[in-house]
Order: sequence, then structure tokens, then C-alpha cells
Amino acid sequence: MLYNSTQNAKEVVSAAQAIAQGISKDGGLFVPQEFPKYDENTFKALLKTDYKGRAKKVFSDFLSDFTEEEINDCVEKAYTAQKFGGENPAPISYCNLDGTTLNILELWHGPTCAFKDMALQILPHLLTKSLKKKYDGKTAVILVATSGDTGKAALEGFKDVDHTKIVVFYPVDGVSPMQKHQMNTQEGSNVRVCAIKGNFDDAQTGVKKIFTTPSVAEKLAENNMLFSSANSINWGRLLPQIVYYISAYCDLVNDGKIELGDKINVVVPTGNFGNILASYYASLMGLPINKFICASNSNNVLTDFIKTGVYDKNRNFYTTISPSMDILVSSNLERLLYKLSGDNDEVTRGWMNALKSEGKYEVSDNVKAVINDRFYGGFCDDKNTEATIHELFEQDKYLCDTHTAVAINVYKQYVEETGDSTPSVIASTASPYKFSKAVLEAVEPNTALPETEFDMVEELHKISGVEVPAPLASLKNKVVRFSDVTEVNAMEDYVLGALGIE
Ligand SMILES: N[C@@H](CCOP(=O)(O)O)C(=O)O
Repeated sequence: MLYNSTQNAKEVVSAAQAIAQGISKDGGLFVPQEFPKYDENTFKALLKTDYKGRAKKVFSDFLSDFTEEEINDCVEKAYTAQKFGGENPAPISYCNLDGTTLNILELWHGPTCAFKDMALQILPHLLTKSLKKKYDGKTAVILVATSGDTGKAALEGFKDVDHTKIVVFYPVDGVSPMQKHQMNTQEGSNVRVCAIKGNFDDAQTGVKKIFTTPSVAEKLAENNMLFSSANSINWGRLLPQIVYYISAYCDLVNDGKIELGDKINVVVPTGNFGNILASYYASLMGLPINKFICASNSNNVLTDFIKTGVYDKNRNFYTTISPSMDILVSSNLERLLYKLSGDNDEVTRGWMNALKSEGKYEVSDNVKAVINDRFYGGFCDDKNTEATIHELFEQDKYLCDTHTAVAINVYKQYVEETGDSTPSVIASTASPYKFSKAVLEAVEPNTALPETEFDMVEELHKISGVEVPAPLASLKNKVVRFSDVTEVNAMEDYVLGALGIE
């Protein structure tokens, strides 16, 4: 299968090339030229296998330039019970809120306690094999912009991986204390972490600019290096995320919650639009999805876009208790718009150029109509996020993190507004212990807050009885290795300095 750039249809590459490169030279994102179609028989076969078997099937259909042995090797190494705490890395918890069943797809049982592990435990294997195929002997420099979760998951995935170096940028005041501690204590000889004096959008724009500056790419080439990405702009990051929607559907059928062929909704707390896009791609393959419910926090640019067809990032940027979603430029929307415009690179480029120059664009009536039909957008502020965590814990003793709470709240709004009773899968994206202060305040509003982050973790554990994930508990005594802070316009120099290139 071949891949195109969303902004230049003439840029056609193999899967290995798309993964190694991360982003197209023109700044567009790589997208598959077609989607494999799964019929009833395909799903019947998938029902009989486990997560790894489902992953192997999906990967082999998209990565046609990888051998079966290569794919098996990547999958077997990535999704071990040891790394994900059980045979199913993405289990569903069934709970109840105000009489509505919530099918909560827990995507955070991996080594860094966020859904990003589902992709970033396999990307290093895919990337290493892609480098061998396309750039043998070269070192990939992975640049990452993070609002909290991707950074740590990428660091953990790529630490000490041969022929890779990784540099992570995060907003200095835009991640939770636990997320910051996870990154700043990262071990490994090939890792660097730096805060920027800006927000996530500044970090992401800065990274994309470095990727597409020819003079920087030349400097890397002279040193036998090339850039790649571990953000969801990289196809190798997005593809593994398709698997868990297909697998969740199979689990719902096997658990007797739905019949094969029944439609489901998906509810996704959304920042960079990668997670919800993965579910959309799964639907193009035949997964029966009724509505894509896109949940935002107060940075509700996507809610407005879904309602009006106007994407306008010219608005306040809020720092919230769901920091991983504090994003106003959602990169992967570009891939959806490319698809909905009939794979039209020219139209997509026009919208993305308008976003760069004016911070705003309006899509065509046709695209608006499809978005209106298939997507629902809603948002939830911090107060309601806390109230949702509180209610769910009170009613069902289920402890969720702030991002998952945003999704649950928006799902409730959707059900109230539409009366739709289609079974819905809610993507739960992180462990509550990554956001202990906010979760503790939500569960016990009148409690006196302990002073340190780890005391809050302990207190939350005492109150909830929910086990603290070992990777977070073990951070307590780790030494801080990184404390660099840089200006946004000095990111390029920082990267070259970190690589020892003048
Ligand atoms: N929420 C993300 C932001 C980056 O998103 P990605 O899916 O493109 O990596 C984070 O936690 O860093």
C-alpha cells in the first residue's frame, strides 16, 4: 500500500518511508491511498483471536512493504502482558452513571499510564525496521511536541533504541506535575527533554518548522541523520491506534454487549485529533460506527468547528486540569479534511495555508454536511470535569482521570440532547494518578490537600482504594535529569546543540 501527502498528491511513498520520515517534506501528513475493507467474515475471524492477533491483521493490511515475520516481531515485542499488566492491553470496564452504561475502554495500562503507550510501544520497532529498509545506517532524530502524555511515552519507547535520538519539548506551565516528573527523570543515553516558554501549539509549530526547514535537514544529512516524529502526525503512531477500536468492538461482541454488525458510538477526549481520527479510519475499513463524539475541554475550537464548519484558533488559550487536551491547532484534522474533500490535496493545502496565515478557515458545504452527520462536538469546563469525576466515583466507585471525565461529561450531554441509546465506547486515555491533585479535589472536595505530589497520590489511593500503577509509584525516588527551558524561537538551536551539530 502506498501513501500520499495531504498537501501534495505527487508525493507518494511506501509505508516504511512514511514512518521513517514522519511528515512529508511539504509539511503535509502521509495518508494511505486506500483503506482495506473488513466484512463480516473478517470480523468473525478477528473475534476468535486476541489483541495481538487483531493487531497483526491490521498492520499487515497497511504495511505491505513489511514481511509477516517483521510484523509478528513488532507486535510480539510491543504488547506483552508484562508491559501492559495483562493479556489484553486495552480492556473495557463496564460501569454505570445516572442509569446509563458506560463502556470505558482503558487505554492506559502501559508503561507510562497513558493511551500513547498503545502506539509508542510499537513505533520504535516499526521505525527501526523502516530505517533499515530505507535509510540503512542512518540515525533518526525523533522530535516530539507534547502537552504531557506523548512526551513520556515516546521517551520510554525510544530510550536506548539503536540508531535513534529523541528530543522532547513541552510547555513549561502546561503539563501536570506528575507528567513533568515522568519526563524530567527519564533514563536513557539518547534522550533530551526541554520545556519551552510557550504553549503546546507553540511547541508543535516549532517542531513542524524544524522538520521542514531544508537547511536544518541538510545539516542532519551531513551527519548521517534524518528527522522523524513520534507524534500522531507520523503514520506509524496513528496506525496502532486503529487496532484498539477494532479490538474493543470484538470484545463487546464476545462479552455479549452487542451483536456482530451492531453499530456503536465512540467518544474520544480530543486534543491533536489523532485518537478520534483512528476511529474514523477504522470505520472506513468497515467498523460499524454511528457517531464520533468529539469531547473538548475549554479549548473548544473543535466543538465550534463541528457545529459551524469554521475552524478559528484566534481565541483564548486556557490552561486546564486536562492539560493533554490544551490544544488549539489539532494536527490530524488535516487528514480528515483531506479524506472528506475527496482526497483533494489542493483544497486541503488551501485550508492549511489559511490556518497558518490567518489562524482560520471555513470548509465547503459538502464537508460541513458530512461532519454534521457523523460527528458530534461538545465541551466541558474544569468545574464540570471535577463534578463528573465526583459523580462517577460516588455512584460506581470508578475513578477516572480528568480527560476521561471530559469525555464522559460530553457523552452525557450527547445522550440528553439526542436520546441516542447506541452502545458507546468511551476512550479512557490516562491513569487518574497522573492528575492526582485535580482528581483528589474532585473526589473529596473538602479534604485538606497534602503538600507534595506523591502525598496526594497516597491520599487518593487511601480514599479510593484504587491501586497506584507501579511505573508512577516508582518515580518518587528518581533523580531529575532534565531542567532545560528555552524560548520558542530557540528550539532549532536547542536541537542542533543537543545533537552536537553547529
Ligand atoms: N495530547 C498530546 C499532544 C500531542 O498529541 P499527539 O497525539 O500528536 O502525540 C500529548 O499528550 O502530548
